[in-house]
Amino acid sequence: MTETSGPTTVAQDPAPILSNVPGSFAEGVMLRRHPDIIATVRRLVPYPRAVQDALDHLLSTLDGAIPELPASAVDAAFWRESAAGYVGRRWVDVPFLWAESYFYRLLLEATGYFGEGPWRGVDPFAPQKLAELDSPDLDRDLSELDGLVTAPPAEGLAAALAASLWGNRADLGFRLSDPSSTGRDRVDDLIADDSAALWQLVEASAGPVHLVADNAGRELTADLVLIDRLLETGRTAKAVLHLKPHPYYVSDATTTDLLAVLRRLAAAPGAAAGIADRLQQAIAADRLQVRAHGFWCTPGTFHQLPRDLVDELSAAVVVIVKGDLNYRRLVGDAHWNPTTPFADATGYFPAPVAALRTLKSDVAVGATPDRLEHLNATVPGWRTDGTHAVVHVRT
Ligand SMILES: O=P(O)(O)OC[C@H]1O[C@](O)(CO)[C@@H](O)[C@@H]1O
Repeated sequence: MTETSGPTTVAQDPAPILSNVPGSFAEGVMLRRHPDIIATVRRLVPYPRAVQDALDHLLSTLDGAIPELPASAVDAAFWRESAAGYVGRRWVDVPFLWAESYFYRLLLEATGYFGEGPWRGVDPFAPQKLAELDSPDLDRDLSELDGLVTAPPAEGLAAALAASLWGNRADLGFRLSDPSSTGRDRVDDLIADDSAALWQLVEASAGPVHLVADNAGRELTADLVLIDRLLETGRTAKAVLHLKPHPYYVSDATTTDLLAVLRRLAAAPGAAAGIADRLQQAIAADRLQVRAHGFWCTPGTFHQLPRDLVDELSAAVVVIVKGDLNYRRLVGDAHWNPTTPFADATGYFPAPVAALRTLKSDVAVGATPDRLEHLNATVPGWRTDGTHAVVHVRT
């Protein structure tokens, strides 16, 4: 974020989004979506009494004060520092981005994900992720792959990019609180489309393309198809896929989820199996490298990228950043004027960056004044209802 020198031209950082505005989207997430998520986890995973009690305890804090992560937690030191000044305050009074991230960390703690017992490493969201992999919607997506791989390269790439973009609206946390969203897939309303700049970047150099993944299931499937197309058409010689090192927001993709998608593709008829085969060979040959850096599961914005990630991302031809949460972390989860140019909000990022996002939370940049006026007048929920999307590129 920016600060310019001079007596009269100090650009203020926009204020962070909190959840304490009555009726706001963020308030709804904190007060309704999070309890729903706890209830769904309890319903779908047969946790023992002690875990159910711990989940109930977490639930009981949500309309009150933020609790501490137990000192015995593996990452207690990190969170003690991160939560300084927040523990004991109302969830809704601290930055929304931080509060959501901490909620998911406490949820994993309650389920024993990092503990020594039998629930260690058990993804509380696995039933929902697996159900999505079994869905007829995904069968339909996969049946469209035959046409995609035989299309002329530029067309196949454009179709894969669109699938990766709109695949982002399929995320499970979103569907949980907005079931009608299931019937609204691919409502193609792009607020900004800089995809030509993305293709120019990848055509100018065979250097690595990085993709910072968001959700498992259908979205990750589409992301992998995009990666396959980039490799197969020679647009890039190497791709790097960044996953989460452990479960995070409801459907965030981990390495386990990657393997599940590869299995699903391999077992499907038609072109899907060929894609799985090529991707597996690419992983074996290091042409597709998988990373799972701990930073991706922290509440910081990308302004706080650690040195090793900065060094690696700096060499990218482009970093494709997927989804709403990553977008919030990229530009800063703040009350931006929506007409702020994307390049201004991301100038600090260490490489050219492309954001593929369907809008599922309030933060917005990169809209033209005309478009903004029209959206505000015609689609009151455009920032949060998942019907609109952006392809933003900063070269
Ligand atoms: O899966 P995505 O696209 O990152 O969306 C996650 C979004 O879901 C929410 O957790 C709730 O809608 C948002 O606050 C968050 O940004």
